Amino acid sequence: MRAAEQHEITAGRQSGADLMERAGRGVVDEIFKKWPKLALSSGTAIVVCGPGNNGGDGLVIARLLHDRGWDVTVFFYGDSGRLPPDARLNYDRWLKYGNVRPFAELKDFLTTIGDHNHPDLWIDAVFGTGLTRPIGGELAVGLSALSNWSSDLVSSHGGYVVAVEMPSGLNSDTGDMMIDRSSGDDGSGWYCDLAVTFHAPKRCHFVGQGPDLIDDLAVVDLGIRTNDFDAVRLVRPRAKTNMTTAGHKYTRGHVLVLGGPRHSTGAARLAARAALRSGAGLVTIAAPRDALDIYACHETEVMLRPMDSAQELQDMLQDARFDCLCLGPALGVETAVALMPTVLDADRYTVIDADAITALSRSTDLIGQLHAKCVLTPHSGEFARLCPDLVSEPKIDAAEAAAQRFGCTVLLKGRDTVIADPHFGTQLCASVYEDAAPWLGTAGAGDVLAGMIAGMRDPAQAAWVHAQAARNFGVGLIASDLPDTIPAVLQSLWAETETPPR
Ligand SMILES: NC(=O)C1=CN([C@@H]2O[C@H](COP(=O)(O)OP(=O)(O)OC[C@H]3O[C@@H](n4cnc5c(N)ncnc54)[C@H](O)[C@@H]3O)[C@@H](O)[C@H]2O)[C@@H](O)CC1
Ligand SMILES: [K+]
Repeated sequence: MRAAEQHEITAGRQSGADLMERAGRGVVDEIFKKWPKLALSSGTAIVVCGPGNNGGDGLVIARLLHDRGWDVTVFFYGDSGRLPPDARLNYDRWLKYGNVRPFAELKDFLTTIGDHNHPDLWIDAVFGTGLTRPIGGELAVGLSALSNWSSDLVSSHGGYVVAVEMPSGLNSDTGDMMIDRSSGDDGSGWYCDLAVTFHAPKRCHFVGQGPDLIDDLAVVDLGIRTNDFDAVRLVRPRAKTNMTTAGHKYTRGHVLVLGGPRHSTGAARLAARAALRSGAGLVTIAAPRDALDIYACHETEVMLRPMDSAQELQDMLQDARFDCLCLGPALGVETAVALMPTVLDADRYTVIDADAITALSRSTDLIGQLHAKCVLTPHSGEFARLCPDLVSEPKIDAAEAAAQRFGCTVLLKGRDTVIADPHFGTQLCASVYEDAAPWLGTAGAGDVLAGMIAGMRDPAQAAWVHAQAARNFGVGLIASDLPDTIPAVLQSLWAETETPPR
């Protein structure tokens, strides 16, 4: 972001002061957009400003609210003599309107606010993207007091907490709160009703503690004409199809799902149905002979093949029309260990999920066989077994490092699913804010996703459609609802972009 701002300033299109003015104005506009009743009369606001440009934004907000007749109290943490130039400019401008109270007075000030003069808004403009070290000392104590008090404000009086960029203390890259625990704060972070960020969302808005601390997110366009500096690339849904009017079922791909034993057939069946619903022309489940009757009872469109050994699988794969393999869901780890050398040797598009990931984590030989057409789809527990040295890394970095290490796509699941492709970069599919779908955390949802990736051959799009299908269904969803919810999502994408299959 700083680079984006510098780019804009260097190109002479906007000064730093212009950008700060737009940022502050954008926050005020977003506040009144979200809570129109606040625009109807003049309220009271506390603006807490820090020692950098985030504080400068706060001072712009204070002035603009004051211009609208609001009663504004500004607290300031830091040394005004060391403010960066644009923040200093706005500090001096604010002094023509009101005074600035030292941050050290904040805690006592909070105790003096009675039930009848509580503020309608408090603005957190202490730290933004420039936080470089954990917050400690009087700052942590003061911010904790403010946080406790503002939660009371929200619950008892209906006021609102607005964070400029992000709640202060949140590391903009990792989404972790940077609080020095020796200050006595538990590090759980400071909540806001609305975070207003600039130009583009930052990673912290989607990963780590960010979505737990931010109730709603707004992005203000600062008129910066570049996307090169976006901190995070969100998956953009698009109407993608492997269907052409000249094609037939084989041109749409034949997915071979490796199915589990008699007592655990459901996971492979979910994956198989999802692959068909997401665009595969044909889907076959290869499974132990003694389990085929169970598969047969449940499946109509999915074909079945007996497969009790790696040799049988190898024979089957002589047929080049099996252009995609999907394995792992309830396969059994030992079976996965036995089959994976053949699977990887086949050099097909291969979705490796669940037990197959656990099998990988037990064998460096198998890891050495991974190739560029593999897609690994671990959840956090499987990832920890696969890459124990990366678990302490921020999620996006960890997925990227694993993708580089294995030379293939790694889709690290969660509310914030990261899709790291060593060649095409990293995308994030975050089910947060208005895109939240917490009911997607249900048994078998991952099996469906594995099948969708096999059907679509595009892990990022599959992740988005998977989440959207869950959103469309709503609460009460179970995994077997998902495959049949996929068509409506795909159809709406085609309708939106007006690109039917050709
Ligand atoms: N870069 C841009 O394009 C724009 C940035 N703007 C604002 O500028 C912000 C970034 O400004 P800055 O880079 O000045 O960063 P911040 O304002 O986030 O904070 C930097 C200051 O905090 C101090 N600091 C860092 N960690 C600390 C700690 N643990 N305890 C005490 N002090 C600490 C630093 O020494 C520095 O003085 C953005 O978040 C945004 O609010 C906006 O004005 C709009 C344009
Ligand atoms: K902030």
